[in-house]
Amino acid sequence: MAETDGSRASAALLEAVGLTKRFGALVANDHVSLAIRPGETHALLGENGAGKSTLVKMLCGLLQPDSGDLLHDGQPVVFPDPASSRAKGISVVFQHFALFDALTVVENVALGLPGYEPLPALAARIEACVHRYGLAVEPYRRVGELSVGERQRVEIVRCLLGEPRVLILDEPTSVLTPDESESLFRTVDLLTGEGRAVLFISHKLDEVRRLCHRATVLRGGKFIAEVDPAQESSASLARLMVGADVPRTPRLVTHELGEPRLLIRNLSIPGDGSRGSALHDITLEIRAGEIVGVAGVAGNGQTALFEALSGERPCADAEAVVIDKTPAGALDPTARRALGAGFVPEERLGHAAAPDMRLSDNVLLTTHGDGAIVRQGVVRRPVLFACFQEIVKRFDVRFGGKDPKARRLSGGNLQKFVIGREVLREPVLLVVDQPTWGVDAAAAAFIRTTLRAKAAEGCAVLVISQDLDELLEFTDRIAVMSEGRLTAPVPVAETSREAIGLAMGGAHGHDHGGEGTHAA
Ligand SMILES: Nc1ncnc2c1ncn2[C@@H]1O[C@H](COP(=O)(O)OP(=O)(O)OP(=O)(O)O)[C@@H](O)[C@H]1O
Repeated sequence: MAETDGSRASAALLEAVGLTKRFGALVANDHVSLAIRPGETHALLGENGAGKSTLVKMLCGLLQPDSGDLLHDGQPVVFPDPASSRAKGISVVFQHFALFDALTVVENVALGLPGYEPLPALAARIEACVHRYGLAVEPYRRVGELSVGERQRVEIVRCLLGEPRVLILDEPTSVLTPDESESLFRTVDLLTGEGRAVLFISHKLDEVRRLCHRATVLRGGKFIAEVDPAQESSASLARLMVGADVPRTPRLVTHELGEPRLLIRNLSIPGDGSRGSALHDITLEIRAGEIVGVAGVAGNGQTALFEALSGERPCADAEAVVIDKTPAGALDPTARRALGAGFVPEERLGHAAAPDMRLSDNVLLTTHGDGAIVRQGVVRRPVLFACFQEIVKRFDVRFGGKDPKARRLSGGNLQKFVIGREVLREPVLLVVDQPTWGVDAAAAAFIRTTLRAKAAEGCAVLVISQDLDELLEFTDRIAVMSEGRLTAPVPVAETSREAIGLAMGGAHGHDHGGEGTHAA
């Protein structure tokens, strides 16, 4: 973990000096400098849209700077493509993994390596790497069967086989359980102990303070400061990022609960034969005014649950999902929306938003059933545009230009847009998968506060999240999903991080307390 060590003042392995990158009129990086030294874990911090991904893309050859220099071991260098940066020992693990589900781990790793290497020899190298860095990866497992944490480890192994000198991790812990995060931190410490450097992008300031030796803070595309995070508080780091104090999610306010808005009764869905567990006998009630969290390691049926609720996977039993007193199990997403339900899927680009459609047209994706926006089959563009502007204003969605394509937005800003689009429809039921994935601290607090306000107005909210701290912070009851089963929800005040963590690991509700469990 982080320690103060004078030797870290050594020459940089990789240095950005005054990098500038423009997208049209928007200056995404404005004379940004960053020095990554051997043996250090270096955090890259900044609120959504601050320019972190743009900088990383220039460091790894995916984007070319308009001006400024890159230095490698003190020497000027140009990375015209990712292969040239990899050749200099710079490797990136992105948030979205590039793995083929149908192939095994070793086959996936082979695809990413230059030249041919017999699979048994490669598997032996993977085993050695896994052993050396404590990574728990089995070379002959099919990737489709792996959890997100395991997939991430496959990506890390793939990078490490190239003996990188700088490993860039883009929000690595946002999809990990607490135990998996701890294990990743141990791996990071081993890597830096060998003199390699890790560039660590995260919105979780507590872990940055524990893990990182140095942090570079960006704001609005500009370099703001390089600090020792151990000497800072989470509040002071957030202040550097935002330029003002960051509000916290208000404490839970108890209020009267109303009618059940969502009833799930003995919902079972057969597996589809590939990734994603089936659902086994899920039962849950959420009443107007409450927020129920579903915790669990990704890949335990959360996607199937989301799809069963949204109508993307309708079931034969109409009574298995009841929305606001109407049996909805057999209805499609549009019909469920017409009952007052809103859905925010995990994957913002490609599922929640169409990447190549303008943001205003993306509003239509979930509002086309709204008579004010589409009347007699005709889109009323002024009303649609006003709705789009309202989302942007209320949810502080920042971007360059007037109405860009969704793919032009930074991850966190697109997330704010997608949440805003659903919340402004005034739903009676909101089902949200990973509400704050990739969202900075201030925006995350805003999203949680908004969801709490919705609940206070009488909406029922179901939040699926791997972020336990988030669920403990703002939900009323928490259930745990494991192998397609859901434990009975327990009031937040009556459970603990440890009990939930245990249930997430597969100890279905044994230590979870509450009114019994539906788990086996
Ligand atoms: N290809 C592009 N075309 C136009 N604008 C872009 C493009 N890529 C990024 N931007 C803009 O550049 C700015 C910086 O985006 P970037 O993705 O670097 O931010 P970030 O700090 O990584 O944010 P987040 O934490 O949300 O991922 C944003 O305003 C974004 O909309």
